[in-house]
This record gives sequence, C-alpha cells and structure tokens, in this order.
Amino acid sequence: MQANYTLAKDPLSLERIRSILNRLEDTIIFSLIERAQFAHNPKIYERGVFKELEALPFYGSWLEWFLKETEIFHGAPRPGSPLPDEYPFTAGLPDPIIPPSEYPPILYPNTVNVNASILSFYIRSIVPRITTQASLALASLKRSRGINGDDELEDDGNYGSAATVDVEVLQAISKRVHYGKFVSESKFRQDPAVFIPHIQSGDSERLAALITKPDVEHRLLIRLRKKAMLYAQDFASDGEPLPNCTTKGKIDVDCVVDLYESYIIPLTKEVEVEYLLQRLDGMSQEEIDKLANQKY
Ligand SMILES: C=C(O[C@@H]1C=C(C(=O)O)C=C[C@H]1O)C(=O)O
Repeated sequence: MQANYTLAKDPLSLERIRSILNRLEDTIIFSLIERAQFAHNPKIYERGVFKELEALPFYGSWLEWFLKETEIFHGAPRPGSPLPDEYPFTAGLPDPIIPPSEYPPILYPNTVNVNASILSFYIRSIVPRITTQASLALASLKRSRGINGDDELEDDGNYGSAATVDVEVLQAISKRVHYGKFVSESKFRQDPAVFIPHIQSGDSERLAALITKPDVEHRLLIRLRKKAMLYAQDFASDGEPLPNCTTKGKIDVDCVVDLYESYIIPLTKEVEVEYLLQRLDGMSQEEIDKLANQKY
C-alpha cells in the first residue's frame, strides 16, 4: 500500500491525518461487508487443523499462512523499515526481492507494532459476530438437509475466500491503528514541552490524557454508524432501497461501531502513547532541552 504522505505539503497536519483515518473507515466497513458474505469457518483460525500446511512445513493457522505468504509477496516492511504506515503480522520475514523505496523520515525511530492484539481481537470478537447472519442461514440450510454436526454448521468451505478478505480487513485495521504514530508526532510537534516531562517520567496515564480528544471520538462514532447503515443497505431489483424492517442489511452495524469503540480507538491511543514513550530514546539531555524550547 503506497504511502500517501510522501507527496503531501504538510504530512503531519492533524487535519490531513484525520482525513486519512476517515477514508480508512470506508475501507474497513466495505472489507467487513465482504467478509460477512461467508460463514464463520472457525477452523481457518485454529492451528494444527490443516495437516497439508505442516508438510510445507508451516505450523500456524490457515489465516496465519495466508498472512505470511501475502506479506512475503508484498515485500512487507520489517521492524525499522522506512515505510511507517504498514506493519507486518508475520515475524521473521525474508528480505523483500525489491529493496523498499526510500521515504522521508517523518516518524521518530520506534518499535511499536500492535498487530498481535489486532489479530487476536479480530478473530475472537469480530469475525464470529459479523458472520452470524451467514452462519445462521447456512445452519438452517444444512439442518434442512439432515446435516447436524455442530462443527460443520458454521463452515461453508470458503476457506481461501474468507482468509483473503480477512487479510484485507486486518491490513486496513493495522494501517488505521498504526497511523496513531503520525497523530502522536503531530501532537508532539505542536508543543513538545507539554509532553517531554511525562515521557521522561514514563507517565502513560498523563500522556493518554494529553492525546485523548473525546469530541473527535464522539463525532467519529456518529459518522461511522451513519456510514455503516448506508453502506449496508440492501436494494430491490428496481434499485429502490429495501426498508430495514424487511432486511437486516449486509452487515451488523452495531458490530462495526463496537469494533471502533471497544478495539480500534483504544488501540490507536495505545499506539500514540507507546510511540511517545519512545520519542526521546537515544537523545541527550541537551538535545531534549533544545527540543523543549522548539516550535516546529
Ligand atoms: C486519532 C486521534 O487521537 C485519539 C484517537 C482517536 C481515534 O482513534 O479515533 C480520536 C481522537 C483521540 O482521542 C485524534 O486526535 O485524531
């Protein structure tokens, strides 16, 4: 995913960064709508289920294998890579065939990567909920044909399609959450002296309070619900929108809002704080004092 900050006049404008976060809402909602077409297919998230993978050899889940192969093919950056808006889910990736392009060093060097948390909440809390409608329809169809094995009722066999969409959703959520580093750098540069004492004392709570903007979050959740309701709307063959009383729409709107409220926003703020806690690493006290008096 080409970094879209390299050509920007002011890549750290908070307004510009927030517009990118706003646009990523659309990508995430539409990717979730695509995933909701398939049943839960829980076996693709369990390790040791697909013995064919162990012959490769690979000992992760079906989805972890899709993530690994996709990230190798895309030449995903590795820790310390100059491409600061994409982060790998897979550890120990080989060097990309084509060396990564050089990007202007906008972020301070850091090791923050929360993709393990993203993968965990996505598998445990998001996939089961957004695929409920498809899974229930499948279960009803299977029962009508006398198939009752519980582990099969949520399995439509679309393991490749489901995992392909899962990778798209995970990459979009990862980009959105890790854009918190750009937000954090932008806020830090607005007034370094406000942040520096709390970074030096390791006061995560105080830093979290400084970066939290409740009004921005409140407006985001209202906007997100309206977008999800609109994008999920079903239409009749003549193009007339089907009223919500006759159809549930393409996705569970409450689940989309909960994804942001309970997972994406808190994790973005965690990235902002963790990035700030590394913002002075390697600096001398003299450099920090100079920074405290600097206005970008
Ligand atoms: C991303 C920002 O920082 C925080 C995180 C937000 C989010 O994840 O949507 C929104 C506002 C802030 O609490 C911001 O200020 O825009």
